Amino acid sequence: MTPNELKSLIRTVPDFPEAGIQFRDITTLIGHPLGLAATVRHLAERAKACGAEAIAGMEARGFIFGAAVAVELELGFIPVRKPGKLPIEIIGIDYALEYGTDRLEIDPGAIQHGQTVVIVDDLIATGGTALAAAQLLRQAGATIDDALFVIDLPDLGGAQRLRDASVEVSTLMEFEGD
Ligand SMILES: O=P(O)(O)OC[C@H]1O[C@H](OP(=O)(O)OP(=O)(O)O)[C@H](O)[C@@H]1O
Ligand SMILES: Nc1ncnc2[nH]cnc12
Repeated sequence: MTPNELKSLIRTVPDFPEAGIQFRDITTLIGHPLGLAATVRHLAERAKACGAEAIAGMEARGFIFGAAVAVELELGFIPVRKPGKLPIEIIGIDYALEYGTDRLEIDPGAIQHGQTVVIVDDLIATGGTALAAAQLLRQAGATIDDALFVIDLPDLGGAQRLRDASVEVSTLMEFEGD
């Protein structure tokens, strides 16, 4: 399936989780028999071209795509977690979302110094989540040059924020007007 065909599998839910947000829901994409596999293949091709030595994905939706890309390329997966989940000494960072604030944490021991880690998530909106993940992974010694997303909401400026932080962004589809 092409990225355009995959785009038609995304469900848009107006006013979720709050008024004014057009929620771009991946449930319908990953529920389609070919949707998840085709999406993962597209992302894996790009991750390979980026020279990925490991894949990092953000909890929760980034785990679905990131872990599958890691399997496809036979690479390790680094979970970037929401707070209070990891049982060891962590490093963490607070960040702002399109709606609200949150925190990400990682096990710094999961990264080898200088390792090329490619970030994978379902969607980039303001870029707050991906930027926080990039900062955290870099703090742990990773080389972060690329981040891959299924969906870009270009009007929210996230991809540009990442590029300003020297992270190249690649996405399979865009939804404009959000
Ligand atoms: O570019 P941003 O403005 O940071 O927004 C994008 C992030 O928001 C969503 O995750 P969410 O925090 O809603 O968590 P979830 O994956 O657990 O649903 C999405 O999966 C991205 O990680
Ligand atoms: N508009 C949106 N749709 C789905 N997930 C999101 N995460 C942040 N903004 C979002």
